[in-house]
Amino acid sequence: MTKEAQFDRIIGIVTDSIGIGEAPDAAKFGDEGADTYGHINDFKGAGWQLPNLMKLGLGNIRADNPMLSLKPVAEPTGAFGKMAEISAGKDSMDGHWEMMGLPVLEPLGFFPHGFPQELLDKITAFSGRKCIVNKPYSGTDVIHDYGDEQLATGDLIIYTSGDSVLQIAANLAIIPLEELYKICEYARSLTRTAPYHVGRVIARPYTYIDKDHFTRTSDRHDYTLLPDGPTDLDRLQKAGIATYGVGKINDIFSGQGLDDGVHTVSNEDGMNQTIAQVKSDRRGFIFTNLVDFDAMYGHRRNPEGDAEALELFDKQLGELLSIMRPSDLLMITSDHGNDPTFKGTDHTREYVPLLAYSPSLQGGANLGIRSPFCDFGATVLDNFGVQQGEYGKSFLHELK
Ligand SMILES: O=P(O)(O)O[C@H]1O[C@H](CO)[C@@H](O)[C@H]1O
Ligand SMILES: [Mn+2]
Ligand SMILES: [Mn+2]
Repeated sequence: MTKEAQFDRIIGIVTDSIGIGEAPDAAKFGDEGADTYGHINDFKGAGWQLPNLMKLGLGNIRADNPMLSLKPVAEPTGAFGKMAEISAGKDSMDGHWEMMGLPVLEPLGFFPHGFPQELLDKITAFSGRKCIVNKPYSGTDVIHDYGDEQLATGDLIIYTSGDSVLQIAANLAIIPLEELYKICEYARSLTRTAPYHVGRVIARPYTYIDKDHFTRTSDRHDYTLLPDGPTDLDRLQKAGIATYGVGKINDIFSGQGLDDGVHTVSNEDGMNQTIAQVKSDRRGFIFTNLVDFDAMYGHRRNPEGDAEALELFDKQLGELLSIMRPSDLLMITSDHGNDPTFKGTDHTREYVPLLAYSPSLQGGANLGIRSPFCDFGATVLDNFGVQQGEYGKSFLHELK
């Protein structure tokens, strides 16, 4: 370390998929008009409030194009702004890696018509199981439509989406979790490089009664690529700053650059785990991903569910704010949009919100529009006096 850290601890929270309006390049993705926060607010109507987020300055981010009732406040206690992504894709890996200084500039492999038969044949030879479906699908619809067939045949349900993902859904009574993980690891080993270069292989276990009664379990596992260069997590780790991942963070970075962490079963659990860390003596960087917004509501196009999840997050945020010390900095952002009122079931290319708060700051700094997302990680590095990589500009000195 080259200087004394301004904050002992930085807590970074990613509200997975909660965007704040179409990004400048939304048209390239067919996502003009997407607005996760704004449209959830429209759906809930004029009385809807998220008191703790609003106090920090959530509404102030959109002072130029105010949301229905998530309005700017006169004296926000946090710094506020929004960020635009430069990565070629709009998936979680793109968003998180870019936040940590490594934009994914080469588009990853994308299979809108399904994966080549050759790949499926290898998976079948390895697993002894036939592969069915093999096209873009909603992960709950695919179980509804093919769960009975899997129950009868033991075939593997393979599907993809608008992202660079190969997902394998498995009824746990037919394909035990260990077997599913092994098959996914094998699929991962086949798809790291061209011609596949798939961003993520995702194990999707579920329990099944019938096509209208099934539950996807929290044993979901994401197998990403190894970051192809150092991320800010590696830079922190190398400098001796502790790094801790909560929720999906460890999966997203394949564990690289993370000292330690914890898997979670829900957003609520993720916030409780974060709060427990903040109550402890831990120092360094705590990095939390809250995935329910995305997996349970955004892709399901369920604005009511998303709204309730935001209300719960806001409530738990209140608890977190109340226990933070003057030497803590909290930064809240998202990795991409997933407007639950938009067409289709995919992520949406949006700005992501940026809020920063510490009890030792006066608040009210307008951080404006930041791009790329790398400014987030650059700020963490700057705080701990760690030299940054090629991308990103710290906003540490803009906090007041
Ligand atoms: O529809 P489900 O299975 O939730 O899958 C979604 O989750 C993936 C990862 O976010 C996305 O690419 C999309 O396919
Ligand atoms: Mn995501
Ligand atoms: Mn998603």
